[in-house]
Amino acid sequence: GGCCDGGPAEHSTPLVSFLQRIQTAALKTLGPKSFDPKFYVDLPLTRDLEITEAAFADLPRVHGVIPKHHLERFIDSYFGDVGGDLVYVEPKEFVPEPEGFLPEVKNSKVRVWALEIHSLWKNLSRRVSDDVKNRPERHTLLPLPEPMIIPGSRFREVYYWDSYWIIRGLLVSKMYDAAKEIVNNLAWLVDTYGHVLNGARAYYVNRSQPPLLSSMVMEIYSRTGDLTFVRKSLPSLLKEYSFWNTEIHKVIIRDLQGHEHSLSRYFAMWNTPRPESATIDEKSASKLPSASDKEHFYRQAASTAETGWDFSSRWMRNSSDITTLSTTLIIPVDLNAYLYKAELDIAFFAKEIGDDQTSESFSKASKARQFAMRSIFWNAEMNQWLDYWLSSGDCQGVHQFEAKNQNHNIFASNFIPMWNWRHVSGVHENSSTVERVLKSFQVSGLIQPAGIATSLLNSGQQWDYPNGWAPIEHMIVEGLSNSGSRAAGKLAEDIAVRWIRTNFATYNTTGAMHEKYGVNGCGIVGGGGEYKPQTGFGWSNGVVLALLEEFGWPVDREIECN
Ligand SMILES: OC[C@H]1O[C@H](O[C@H]2O[C@H](CO)[C@@H](O)[C@H](O)[C@H]2O)[C@H](O)[C@@H](O)[C@@H]1O
Repeated sequence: GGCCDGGPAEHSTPLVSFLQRIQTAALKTLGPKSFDPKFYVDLPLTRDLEITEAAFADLPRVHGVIPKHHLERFIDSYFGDVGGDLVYVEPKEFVPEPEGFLPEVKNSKVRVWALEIHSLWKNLSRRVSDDVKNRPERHTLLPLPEPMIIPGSRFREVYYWDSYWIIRGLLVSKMYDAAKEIVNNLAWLVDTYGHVLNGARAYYVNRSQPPLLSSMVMEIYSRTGDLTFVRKSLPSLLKEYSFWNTEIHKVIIRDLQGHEHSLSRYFAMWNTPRPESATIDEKSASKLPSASDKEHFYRQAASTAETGWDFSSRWMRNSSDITTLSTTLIIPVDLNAYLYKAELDIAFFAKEIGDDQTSESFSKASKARQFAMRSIFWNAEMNQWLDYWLSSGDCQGVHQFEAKNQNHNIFASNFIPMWNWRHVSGVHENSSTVERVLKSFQVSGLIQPAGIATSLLNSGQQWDYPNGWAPIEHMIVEGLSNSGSRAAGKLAEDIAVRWIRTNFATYNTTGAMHEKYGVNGCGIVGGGGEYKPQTGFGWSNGVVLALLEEFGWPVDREIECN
């Protein structure tokens, strides 16, 4: 409980609610073994909702359970194929070997593999079908205007933060239009809903994901110099910025010197089960005594999905009890590092297009956020930035900082502010801070044989030890490598090499790129969490290409695990 239970909640759509009822019924019929609840909320209708609902109501039930063949026949006759509302589209700029592709990758095995990863953009390229545009009420898929690249497998639609690393890879592949199209789709979501959704589905309207839209625009601009694209994207960036810095997302904390700081948190506009995982959330909530406890848990589950780190001991009071998720009480280091970068990016873009007033106000905001992060997150004994937990019961008004409310557990997110060194290196951080953070990172325990672990605790959740995730590897490696410290640069390359090797090894044994890896050894894929590990995979492909571009691969460097 606590006063954070309140807050806005979006309404579900009639289609999502109905598909959720089918999901519940299907679990009863099929049982939990290899059951994926998301499948049901992705089903596209082939007839009107009322007709389909009537047919569903008419299905026979034995002790409340629909017999398997009746359920299967119903799904076959009233729905299209899952994923059928996204149609394959040939990416128009794709060529098997782009001119000037990864010139520093000299080792032939690695080069062949990199070209295979490059060719995976073809598998992951989609546009929404005409039926989605003509009859949006029959689809949970949203009618995005332009082609897109999806993560893969059960993630059939565009995801917000995945798109940043997909774009990084597309830029290596010289597919500039494909990268811009993704941003245009996300900007369309901002214009339509006021924020970038977690993913392009009606059931993701209630939340966003780590805000990296300005970073996408920045990468594209720095490669293409396309100022028209920047000018067109800026209004969406400004609108998104206000989503993250007002109302429920904004928290004021007074530090020990009496300065008041404004920081941001994740907070989903939802207090019922996540539709794509409703059967799972309902089961978790079943042991909770009251309706308000359940509502509280549902809001925390959706808010955690908004963090991108779903799920992790990072958000839990008790790492073995998912109902202790407390995400809306946590002021996260990484979210604020992304927003700090967004402020710098927007200040830069505004200046480029001659809007000095906006530029100045955002550069002021970035300084304020930097001061806030130093005051609230920085821990001078640990030499890391720590998440700050609001003490429960005082969710309104100004919070008084207390040192004991920093979370002292070690997570990879404690080092995400290093990513910004790339953009402000030498300006805001002095070299002694760099050296101290570097030391603390080196002894953190996070650096493992095959990359950076998400945390030190094996909770069974997917955003914990021993899993390593491409986005985290990439941001930390980029931060280290641009810190100006030689030692940090060497460490960055060392981590990149281990990560690339494990991606290569598992690609050879499984024939696929994976959404996450087990970094406790070379050649291990990731596990844990609430769904079957997925392949494809957008951000992993993007990060391998980006790291190969940055570090190259000499002829005589082994690619095999050693
Ligand atoms: O269906 C469960 C959850 O799946 C998504 O989260 C995971 O996959 C995303 C796509 O690769 C990724 O962005 C996220 O970091 C992963 O944890 C989805 O984003 C969640 O909202 C959803 O509940």
